[in-house]
Amino acid sequence: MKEYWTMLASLMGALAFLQGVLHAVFPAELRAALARLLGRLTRAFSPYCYFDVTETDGMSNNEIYDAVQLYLSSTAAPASGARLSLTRPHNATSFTFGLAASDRVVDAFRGAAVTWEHVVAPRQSPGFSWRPLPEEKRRFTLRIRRGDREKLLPAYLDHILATAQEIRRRSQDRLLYTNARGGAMDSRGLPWDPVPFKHPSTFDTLAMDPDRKASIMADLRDFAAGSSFYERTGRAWKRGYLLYGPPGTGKSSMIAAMANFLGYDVYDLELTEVSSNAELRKLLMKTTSKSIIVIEDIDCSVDLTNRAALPPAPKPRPTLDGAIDQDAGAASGRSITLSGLLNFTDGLWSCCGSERIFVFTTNHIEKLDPALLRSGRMDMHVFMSYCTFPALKILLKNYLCLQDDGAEVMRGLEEWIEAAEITPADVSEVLIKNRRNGKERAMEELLEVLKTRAEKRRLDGGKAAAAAKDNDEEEEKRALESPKEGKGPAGKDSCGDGQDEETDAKKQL
Ligand SMILES: Nc1ncnc2c1ncn2[C@@H]1O[C@H](COP(=O)(O)OP(=O)(O)OP(=O)(O)O)[C@@H](O)[C@H]1O
Ligand SMILES: [Mg+2]
Repeated sequence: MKEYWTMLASLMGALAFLQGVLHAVFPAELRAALARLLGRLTRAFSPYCYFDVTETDGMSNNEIYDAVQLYLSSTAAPASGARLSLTRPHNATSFTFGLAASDRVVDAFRGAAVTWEHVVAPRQSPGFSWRPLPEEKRRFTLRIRRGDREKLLPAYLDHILATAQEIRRRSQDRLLYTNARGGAMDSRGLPWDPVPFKHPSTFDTLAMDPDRKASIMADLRDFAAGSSFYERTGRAWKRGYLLYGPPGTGKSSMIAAMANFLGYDVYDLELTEVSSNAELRKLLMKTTSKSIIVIEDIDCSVDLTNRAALPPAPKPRPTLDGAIDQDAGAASGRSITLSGLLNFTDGLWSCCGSERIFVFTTNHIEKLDPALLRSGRMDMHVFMSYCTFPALKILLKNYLCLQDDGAEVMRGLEEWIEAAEITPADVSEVLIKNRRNGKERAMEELLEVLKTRAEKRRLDGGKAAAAAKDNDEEEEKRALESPKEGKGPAGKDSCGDGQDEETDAKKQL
């Protein structure tokens, strides 16, 4: 060991001496040329190849440099002892880490290891420039094995650019778009108005059965990571959710939680502001990928007439720019139709972007046309129910920071919660009202509310049952008097596309 250190010390001494001699004997230009030659020789016999990604590309910033910086800050593992710089871009919500000067990180792609080095050198002679140049020249140098070159390039660079774009998107604020301007466009020709979307609802705060919640989260996760799955199976990369249930059960909160979970923007489509199917299509075309397109209260937004019941559509007429206006009927005073809406979610136009989730909400699923519900349009039907005991526990944890305390009252709440048929919104209201009175008081108050509601329901149920019995007897009597006036099977007309049956592919939650 001692010999090793002695040898290393003599070698360093020799190098310092050689450097001194070089410095004394050769002029600076010659030294630089020698260094370049030495560098070229080393590279010629090296098993690696090197790629420089400079910060500026002539006059403009090099987009790849920024992307590499962002990518390395989040994915690659810094070599031990590497120094990271910490930044937060303007308007961003998260911090990013960057490689400091002359440090290295190791990354892997398709089983091959690569090394990145951040090289910062002082700019020698700035020369003339129209814009101020930074005093330092920065670049990333990528080192990969020669044998891996075919495998890595350009796929690795594509991967870096895509990842950087994703990081950028995630670090920006979410946006909520509305089409409240009717069909009018803004100065950039966009029909959507964006506002920052800062809804605090998350899957953690959402009160619902934990198993159903986990299953929705898994479905969303699979969807977001499903690029290759959708490509392989030839399906458009989109998914439909129908959230249904009584008011105040968390349908809108669920949409916000989905957007926060996936980091998607939300397009809140106000159907009553849309005057024709063509306009609906235009709105769809102006949505971006990675977004959730929401139509709330779909049953009462517009009168979605059944396709079979509509008069025959007028012949499509070519417009001046050669496009075909297939909605001449809609333009002539009639607003959007069910078929227009179905095309919006399912037709060819719905695929002119990717990675989009359609969410419809309704308080009355029974009022919807079966065509709207079939698989491929609304893949997941999620019933947002009255507050269950597991959901109640989430609310108590959120509002009262309650864990397992108050066992006695808890048992009471568990006993009465189902019978009370109370919405999470109403439970939240009771808890908010009592939040300054202490946990025990709030829970006792809630128990009282549950008991009162359950009792009222019992009494109302008794009255309703008696009324229904009278009604049935009346009907029976009428049917006996006129036996030919029989009714067909219950339910609405189907739209006649033969696909109204819910298939196994659709999940019912
Ligand atoms: N499942 C839930 N978990 C947590 N909070 C909820 C839940 N449901 C309702 N709330 C609370 O009640 C408020 C109203 O809920 P939300 O607007 O999500 O209900 P909704 O089902 O969309 O009602 P509507 O059918 O009237 O649109 C929310 O702001 C939230 O505070
Ligand atoms: Mg709502």
